[in-house]
Amino acid sequence: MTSHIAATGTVVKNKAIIWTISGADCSGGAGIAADIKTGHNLKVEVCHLITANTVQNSHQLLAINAVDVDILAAQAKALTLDKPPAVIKIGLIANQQQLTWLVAWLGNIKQQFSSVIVVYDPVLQASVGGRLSKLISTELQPLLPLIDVITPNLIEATQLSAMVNSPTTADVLTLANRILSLGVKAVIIKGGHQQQAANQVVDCSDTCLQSLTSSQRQVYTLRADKIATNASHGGGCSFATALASFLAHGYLLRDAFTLSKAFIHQGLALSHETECGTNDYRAFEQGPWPTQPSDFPSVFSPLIARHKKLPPFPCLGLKPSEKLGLYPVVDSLAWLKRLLPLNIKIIQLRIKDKQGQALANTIAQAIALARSYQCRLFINDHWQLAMKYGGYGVHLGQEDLANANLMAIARAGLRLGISSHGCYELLLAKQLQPSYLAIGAIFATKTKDMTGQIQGLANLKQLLALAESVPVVAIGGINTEQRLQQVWQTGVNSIALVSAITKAAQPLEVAKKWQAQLV
Ligand SMILES: Cc1ncc(COP(=O)(O)OP(=O)(O)O)c(N)n1
Ligand SMILES: Cc1nc(C(=O)O)sc1CCOP(=O)(O)O
Ligand SMILES: [Mg+2]
Repeated sequence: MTSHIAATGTVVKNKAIIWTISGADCSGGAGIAADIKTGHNLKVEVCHLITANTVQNSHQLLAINAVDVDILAAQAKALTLDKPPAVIKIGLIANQQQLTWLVAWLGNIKQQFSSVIVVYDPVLQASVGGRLSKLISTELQPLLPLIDVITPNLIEATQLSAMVNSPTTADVLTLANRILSLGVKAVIIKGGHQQQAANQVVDCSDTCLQSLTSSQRQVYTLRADKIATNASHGGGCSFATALASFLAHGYLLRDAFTLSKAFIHQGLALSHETECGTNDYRAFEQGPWPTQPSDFPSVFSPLIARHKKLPPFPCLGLKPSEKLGLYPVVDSLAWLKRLLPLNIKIIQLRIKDKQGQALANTIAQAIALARSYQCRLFINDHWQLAMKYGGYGVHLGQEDLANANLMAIARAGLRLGISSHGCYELLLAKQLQPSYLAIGAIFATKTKDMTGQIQGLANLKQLLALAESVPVVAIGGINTEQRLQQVWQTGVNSIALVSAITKAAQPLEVAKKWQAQLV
């Protein structure tokens, strides 16, 4: 969402704009119809350039009818300055002329609007049967370096990867790596086409491989139970358009991927509920912005796989509906000595500038001091020292998790708080059953570089719903009373503050006053 100042002086929010360049399906299930419905439900404005006027029903594809490339060029020209896209979603490319135009035009548009993101759903085959495009996968090669995210299903991924290597069976990650070597920045391989026998639960995993630098690639794998339904026509188009919509709203790829999978799960579950007993292939059911935890996938990662037997971390010992309130995050014993007498319920020692014996001594003293005040002290990062000195809890970030012995922390009876920045990280952290989940950064902050990870209040509310019964701590840029109130009203359990206290002219007065407001 972008904004501009209107003549009246008020800030006007503009809806994010996506373009879809795809075919029309007269049966209303797939293509442009799916794209418009999805974009509308996910609160973006959709401009559509139709590549083909297909004739199809729920049983077969009868004709393609490619649109003249001059019409596409004229539409693109008319819209470029009038409604510039945040994201362009490409679906059906009907023939070689369209492909040639698209390659040249995308090259120009990417120069003109450097932030534009291109999502490509490589529909070559119609789900009702028959070829939708005259193109064969090798002809797509010049297009691929212009694509930010490509969203093939397993069959399409195998066809695309055959450009790099012989089409032998390969695991999903090998396919994804081959596709990235064709020049796209990220690939999401959808696993939903696996066959399902009656009454059998089939795991539907989608894998995203993103190229971060020339030598670094990041994998995200999301799992859900496959839902058996006939109402899936246009599900692939809807997934790619959902991804385009969430990217247009500014979500990171991992979060846009997670939200899109939830959107598809929700739609399939909706149609399942309204299944009318016929075997007809029907349009994918479009739901609203996904918010229900049951629609969200589970995260699969090596970390999660290593921790299948991890017990839940101990809870925080709160009475029903009791809240922790103010959560100061400080970097010295001196700060603990000043703040602990205020009767706060939780505090964190976050030391970044000490090591060796000095660090160990400080942590040992901090643990003893907090215990004498019966305050819940979380030690940031240094989990071995927290365990050694019998601490109450440990706070770890997502990067810290990889190097921590979570089983040892749990067995030692320490509580665990985990940072999260967006729904992917929140779902991952939640699967580890921590004592609390931190969500940040709510606002921009000077205390730590959180570029690209600012959540805002609306996203905080969504994430809070996903946390379900796990207590949530909000952190980041909460440095005015107005922000404190806005965050508190979302229903979080606690608010963590660094600079609002440590950089205040009168820190104890601020801590007392703000603590009194968080009840
Ligand atoms: C309550 C709370 N939330 C988040 C953080 C950040 O932890 P992490 O991501 O590990 O970053 P560092 O604090 O180690 O820089 C936190 N400390 N506390
Ligand atoms: C340490 C830290 N972690 C964050 C996260 O989002 O994980 S934001 C943050 C800085 C919080 O400092 P302040 O209250 O001064 O903005
Ligand atoms: Mg850390």
